[in-house]
Amino acid sequence: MLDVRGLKKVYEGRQRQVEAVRDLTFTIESGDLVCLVGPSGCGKTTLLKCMSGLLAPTAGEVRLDGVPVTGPPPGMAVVFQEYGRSLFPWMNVRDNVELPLKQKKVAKAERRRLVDEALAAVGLADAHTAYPWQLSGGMQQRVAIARAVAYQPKVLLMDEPFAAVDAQTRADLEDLIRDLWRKLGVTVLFVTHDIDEAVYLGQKVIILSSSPTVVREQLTIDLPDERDQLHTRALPRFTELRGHVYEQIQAAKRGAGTVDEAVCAAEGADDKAVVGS
Ligand SMILES: Nc1ncnc2c1ncn2[C@@H]1O[C@H](COP(=O)(O)OP(=O)(O)OP(=O)(O)O)[C@@H](O)[C@H]1O
Repeated sequence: MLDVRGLKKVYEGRQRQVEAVRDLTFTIESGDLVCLVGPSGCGKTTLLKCMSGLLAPTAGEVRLDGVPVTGPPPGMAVVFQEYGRSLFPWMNVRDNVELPLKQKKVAKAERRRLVDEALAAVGLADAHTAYPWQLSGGMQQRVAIARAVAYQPKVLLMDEPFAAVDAQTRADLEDLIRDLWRKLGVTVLFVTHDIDEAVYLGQKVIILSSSPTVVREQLTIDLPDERDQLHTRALPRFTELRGHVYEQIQAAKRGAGTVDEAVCAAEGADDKAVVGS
């Protein structure tokens, strides 16, 4: 459904060039919940901006249902890390959530239903008339999630959406995302620097190398579909998976190659493509 092919992004400054993303290729199937992790500064945000059509890649392309993404595509919603800047402070919660639906020209009665449902789903049924600045950080992020959900996207991209909320709220929001994903059947790409969060949330984890970035490994998370904070995180398999991701990220930081790369190098093969299991 979402295809990233040979994506490269070089930021051109007056003084210097930064090659943020070198060569990224991967596919996200319809209905997948995929987490993306990588060392700090490896280009996760850059990748997401390219995928959502907010930034033009230097080379390569992103396709959504076979159609090249050249601007923000209809059917895609993005939740950013900085909830403080993603809500309009002069609009109350209801109006913030409703705005994209007006732009989508959804009829008034249907808008009302979608906003009510989305706010109830994120536990904010009582906060319709509050303004963002009257809410806690976790509540503001819930509003941003409600706005994305009410839009009924086919694809939801999330860029470290819980980085600025406390641990307890974060755990609640993680469960909320899995709940919404299961109920709505939406395709989710979730960027995080938190390894535990990636393993807990994802059906698949894509591990990126250090900048300039390539895909280091695509790991299937073979944990049961029913997950909860207490039991899933206590499973021996959870510990194994998180240990594996941790090792991969440490190796990425050191700039070490994968086992596959070592085999390629030994065989004299092209050392550019790096894909794991
Ligand atoms: N607008 C810009 N102009 C120039 N360089 C940029 C710009 N935005 C990002 N970069 C550089 O591109 C690289 C990747 O940045 P990006 O923010 O995409 O990484 P990230 O993985 O999201 O980082 P973090 O994990 O710290 O949030 C970094 O070296 C960064 O300095």
